[in-house]
Amino acid sequence: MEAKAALLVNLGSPDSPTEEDVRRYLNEFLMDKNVIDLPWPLRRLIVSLFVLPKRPAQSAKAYSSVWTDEGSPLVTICYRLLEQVRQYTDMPVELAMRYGRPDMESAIVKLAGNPEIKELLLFPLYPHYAMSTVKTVIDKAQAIISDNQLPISLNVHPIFYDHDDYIGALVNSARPWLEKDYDHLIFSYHGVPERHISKDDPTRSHCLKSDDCCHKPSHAHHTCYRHQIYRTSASFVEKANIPVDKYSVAFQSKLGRDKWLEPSTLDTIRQQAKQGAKKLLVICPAFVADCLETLEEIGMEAREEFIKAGGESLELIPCLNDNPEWAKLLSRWLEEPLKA
Ligand SMILES: C=CC1=C(C)c2cc3[nH]c(cc4nc(cc5[nH]c(cc1n2)c(C)c5CCC(=O)O)C(CCC(=O)O)=C4C)c(C)c3C=C
Ligand SMILES: [Fe+2]
Ligand SMILES: [Fe+2]
Repeated sequence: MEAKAALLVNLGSPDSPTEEDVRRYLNEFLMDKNVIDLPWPLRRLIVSLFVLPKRPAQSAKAYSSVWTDEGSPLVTICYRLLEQVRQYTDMPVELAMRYGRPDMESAIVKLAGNPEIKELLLFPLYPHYAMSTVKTVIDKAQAIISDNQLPISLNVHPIFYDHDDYIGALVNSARPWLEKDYDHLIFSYHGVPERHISKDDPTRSHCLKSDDCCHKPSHAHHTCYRHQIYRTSASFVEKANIPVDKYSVAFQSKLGRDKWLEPSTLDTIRQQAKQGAKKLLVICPAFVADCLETLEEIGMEAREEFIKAGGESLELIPCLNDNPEWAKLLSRWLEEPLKA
């Protein structure tokens, strides 16, 4: 039998929370054509004129507020997950980040350096498809294999936003928070520009063409981030027995002037406070590991907004991180990948 290796990939963080390192990281990230999907000269202009002058200082401050002695929470947690996964499988498994370090090229070249390895299973650590997450990881892996003329085939693990075992692990890990007294649960997903969803619509005539498109059957849902996040939320509340009026779905982290998916998490939080909610829970299933966007944007910034708007407490439900049920599930999927 031909031997297989696996590579887990997440988004990545700057090397440190200094303005200089954050600038380098933001430049690499935002110059990716799958993230800011404009022709190179326009992308270069926007990143140089509108992002790099001010954002690195703001983001460095935010990163400093969550940075630990071990480094970036996202990278540290992913390493802990990798250690757990390795306990459950004999396959060679490595971790890489799409931007920054540990980098994808070193990891893929290392795995392919073992002459027994004929197949690389790429596992993007995202439950949902987006061009700015899954597609860019696949594009990068293909380019690395081709540029280095590596003698391995590439297999990509499918997304798993609605898989019963994933939803089960998510509900079980959230249970200690769900068992407490709370008024409302917000599912806060990283947003994307609406244009990204329309661009990826294989039918060219379904996504965002009507308000309820995500609830009508369509082949387009394979690449529709909004459909997939609705499915994750619906499956979660069904399993956790949460009534429809006790939860909302919202989108965070908007950047720039384009139209992004709505409603925004901050608007939803303010609205909840206005309607009298005192105790809010927020869960962020677009992320499998806690990171800047959960710990700072929700755990600090959104919490402050909720209290300012009259709320009493906002609790962030941790991501799956290195939860043993999740680590076991992941190692099972590495050995027996789901069918697309
Ligand atoms: C056009 C901009 C962006 C798109 C589209 C986008 C999509 C997207 N991102 C994640 C996951 C993460 N994003 C993180 C940070 C982050 N994201 C953007 C911009 C876009 N993301 C920026 C500029 C940043 C950096 C921080 C900042 O300056 O605000 C992170 C956290 C990284 C960390 O180090 O902790 C994650 C994770 C998803 C899942 C997604 C689309 C679905
Ligand atoms: Fe992002
Ligand atoms: Fe849709």
